[in-house]
Amino acid sequence: MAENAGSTSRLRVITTMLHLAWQADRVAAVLAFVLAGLQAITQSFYGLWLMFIVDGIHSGSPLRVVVGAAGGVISIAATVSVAYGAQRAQSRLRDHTRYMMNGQILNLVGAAPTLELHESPQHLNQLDAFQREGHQLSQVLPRMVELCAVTVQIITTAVLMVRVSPVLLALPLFAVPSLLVSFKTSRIFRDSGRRAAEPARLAEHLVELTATPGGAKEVRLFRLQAEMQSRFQQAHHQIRRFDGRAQIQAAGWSLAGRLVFIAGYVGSIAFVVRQVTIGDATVGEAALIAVLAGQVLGLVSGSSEVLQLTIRSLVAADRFVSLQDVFGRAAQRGRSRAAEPQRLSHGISLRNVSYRYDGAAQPALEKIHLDLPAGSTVAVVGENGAGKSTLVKLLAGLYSPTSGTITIDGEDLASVDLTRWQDRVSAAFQDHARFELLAREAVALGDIETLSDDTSADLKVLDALERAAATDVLSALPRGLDTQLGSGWPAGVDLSGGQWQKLAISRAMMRRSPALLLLDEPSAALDPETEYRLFEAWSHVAQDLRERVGSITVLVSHRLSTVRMADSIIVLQHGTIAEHGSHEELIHKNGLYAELFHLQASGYR
Ligand SMILES: Nc1ncnc2c1ncn2[C@@H]1O[C@H](COP(=O)(O)OP(=O)(O)OP(=O)(O)O)[C@@H](O)[C@H]1O
Repeated sequence: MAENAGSTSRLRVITTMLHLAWQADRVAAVLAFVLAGLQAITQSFYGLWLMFIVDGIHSGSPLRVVVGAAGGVISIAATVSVAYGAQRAQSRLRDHTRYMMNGQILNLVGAAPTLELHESPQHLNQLDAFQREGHQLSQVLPRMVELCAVTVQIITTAVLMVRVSPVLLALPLFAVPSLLVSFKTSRIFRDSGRRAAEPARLAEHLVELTATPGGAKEVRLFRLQAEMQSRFQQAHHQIRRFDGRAQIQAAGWSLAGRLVFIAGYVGSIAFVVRQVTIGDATVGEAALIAVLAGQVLGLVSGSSEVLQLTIRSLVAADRFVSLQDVFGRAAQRGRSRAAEPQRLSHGISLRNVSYRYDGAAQPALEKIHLDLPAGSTVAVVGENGAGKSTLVKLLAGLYSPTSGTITIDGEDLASVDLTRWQDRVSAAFQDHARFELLAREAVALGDIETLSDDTSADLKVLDALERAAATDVLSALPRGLDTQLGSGWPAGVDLSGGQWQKLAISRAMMRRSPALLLLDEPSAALDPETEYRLFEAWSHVAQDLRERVGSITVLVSHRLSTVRMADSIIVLQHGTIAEHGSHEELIHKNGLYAELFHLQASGYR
């Protein structure tokens, strides 16, 4: 079920990011690295030109002075112009790769055929951290470019230092502890980020509850403002505590690393001064070393900083690559297997099917043994939490059974191409999506190909509205099918809960030949009369579908007056089938269904 979104090898993360940069914008990728490298080289040459000038003055050679001055001017001019180009290339590369990464995640998350990853707290945290670390992620490539520039500068500086004395090469060794500390501190920040992911998600959820219309109603009515505020503060306090602790630990380690370098720096300056006094180095070389040693100091603090930031951004990139892996594997699971049957001849069978949610103590469904014959209409009833929606999602291939098998005309659903099976399923859910698009689009999404067909789209949408007994929604829309839905958009209109639900049912009616139609309490917000009209309208089409493709309709409803129209009724209780039969059979049996039916009937008297 839940797979581990663990860490990937750093080398793979780096190569993935470089590949992504190449795909996103080749020109900017090449320019960013080349220009940053050039900038590093031109900067390192400042000391060399100074050496020419000082030695020229000291030895009375105007030519050396002129060469030094000209070189210095050219170096500065080149640094400034190259820096501008490098910055532009980096920001273009950053934007393009960021869009590409978001697009890839959207694609992968949407392509996973089951919902298990979406509901696993571990992966929710990973997805959430991916969103929150947007800034870090956008910095991955600029950091890598910067690191590359720092490396070039270190090499150039080392070459110039060797020119004076190889002993000076020991100076960068004193920087090693500083660099090692970078790895340690990045680990500290990564761990703290992981610990903070859950309270951060809670804090965002609380803000969303208070700010969105759905939650805001209850927050006001039940006077929950103070409670929300206090829980938000607690979550934030926790995040700050994790972060504060990480900052203090990281600062301690960094300070220790820098003290070691400062000792080496003081030592090398003393060494060069001694070389000049004994005549083993020129005054110009002393000036060169003074500049280079200063640069090394900047380079070391800079490079450890850059390394830390690079590692931090690579942690975000690691999450991206792990998510890519996990969702990619999930998407793959649904593909390249047996094709789903085009026409149902026998139907769907469940054998010993159990399903337990990740981390749940009890299974939501246990040992379900059931046959849904082709062409039948099956109603599922039962108290809240009995397992009705879980059964519906198993049939749609949105969950895979924890044990047992589901077969479609004898073919195990586990070996059927899930995405293609889902192409043959249509569904309307109680917790349906509210697509804030044009009304036409909100319905046509039920059969996405309709949207690309300008000539027949409206006819198909109107037909779906008709079959969903939802044409009255259209008459309430000021621009008909061209009305923008959602009051948050210019000229957008909001709909009532029942009207949104009717559009969701219309969406489910867009597919003309579904093998399986799932209606999971789609009419909970509708009045009984509308619900009755909906099923009456559907039963006309069902007859035709039954003959053409052997479609099965599964209806979950608490309204037993509607349910009685089904060919058979399944009564679920605590995740098992308590009763199964036609309305008449179940009434005759005088069990749980009969009791519920009489109870509801007396309520309407
Ligand atoms: N995502 C989930 N994670 C963990 N447990 C879940 C999840 N969804 C449902 N459950 C649990 O599984 C059991 C069955 O839930 P299900 O939604 O299938 O019931 P239902 O019969 O459709 O209920 P209702 O009539 O309230 O819609 C319940 O005990 C519920 O708490």
